[in-house]
Amino acid sequence: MLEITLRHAFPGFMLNAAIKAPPGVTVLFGRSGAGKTTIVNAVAGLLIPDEGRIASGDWVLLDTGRGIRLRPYQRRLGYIFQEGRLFPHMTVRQNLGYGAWFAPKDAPREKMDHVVDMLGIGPLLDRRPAALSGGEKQRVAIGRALLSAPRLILADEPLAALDEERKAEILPYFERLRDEVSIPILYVSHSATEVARLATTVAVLESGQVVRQGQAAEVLGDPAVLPMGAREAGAILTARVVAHHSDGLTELDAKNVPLFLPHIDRKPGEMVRVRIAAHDVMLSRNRPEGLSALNILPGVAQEIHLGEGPGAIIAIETQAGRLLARITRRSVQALELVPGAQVHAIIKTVSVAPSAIGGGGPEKR
Ligand SMILES: Nc1ncnc2c1ncn2[C@@H]1O[C@H](COP(=O)(O)OP(=O)(O)OP(=O)(O)O)[C@@H](O)[C@H]1O
Repeated sequence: MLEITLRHAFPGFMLNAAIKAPPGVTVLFGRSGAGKTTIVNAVAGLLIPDEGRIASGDWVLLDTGRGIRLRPYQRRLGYIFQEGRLFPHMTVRQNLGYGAWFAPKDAPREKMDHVVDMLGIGPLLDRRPAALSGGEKQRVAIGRALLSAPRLILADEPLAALDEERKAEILPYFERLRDEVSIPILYVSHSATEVARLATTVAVLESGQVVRQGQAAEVLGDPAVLPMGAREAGAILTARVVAHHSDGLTELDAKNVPLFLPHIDRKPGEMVRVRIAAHDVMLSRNRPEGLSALNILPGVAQEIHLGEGPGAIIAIETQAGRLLARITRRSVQALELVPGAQVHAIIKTVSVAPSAIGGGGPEKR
């Protein structure tokens, strides 16, 4: 477990954060100016904080109290930046080899063949970066980071420069990285989809402080946090693919609750994570009859978070997992919703976008 404790003052800004990053992807999530890059820079060794300790067991990168400050090149980190930052004059193969060049000779390392295979970059090995798409460059950058035998991977908004199509192309590779490689990954993001798809752990930052951290499903399902604001709120369900039906629907099993979604490209038996946006969930006190929606989940209302505007976010505990619903305050009153109230959550099948569905993630471990 990587443990990070930092205190650092800039004029008008104070970072005072403690983050625990277990194996998997730990997403640093927060608005612009919350302090994410400052934390990444401190971990990378590009910023020496006023006070701090960054360590994983007996591997200590920084301990200001003991005067330990490893230099950036001593830290054994793999970086994946927004833009791939590949060397333009080198082929893909040479770029990949460059990562391995700096790895200590005795370090346990990923095999080139395995990395090339995992990232699907075999056909690109003899090309130079100018002949790669943005998504391909990013896959090579992931490979180069992995082949440097890092003890930690830092990914600072690695998808931010890509369009939606390219993001969708790269996300599965980050999922594989999370699920197949045992290196902790510290991942900075603004995007709700990325957090929902990738995060094992989420640390939410606000004005230099960690206001909430924990397992992704817990943090994203907490209506008191809503780091993206109420409009972007959504919870994560984990489910197994059961079958693809001839009418274009895929049937999932979420803890013995059937869920129907538009066709998803995963094999029966595979685990998936599904982000259910709060605005796609309606609530009813009685079990609705004669409704076209296929997904009707009985549950119990938990926290009720009233916004400043007309909206409210309700957390509902269902057998399939925790859901969030965004409804009006007026509906909260009309339904007489209070914590403990029995409700039915209605998820409109077609509204779940393919980008909201990702590989199984940490539950598979
Ligand atoms: N070198 C510096 N000198 C003074 N202030 C700084 C410096 N670097 C960052 N800051 C301030 O610290 C705060 C946190 O910045 P930081 O870049 O960590 O935020 P962020 O969460 O990464 O934002 P973004 O998502 O926009 O990249 C901001 O108010 C920023 O202006």
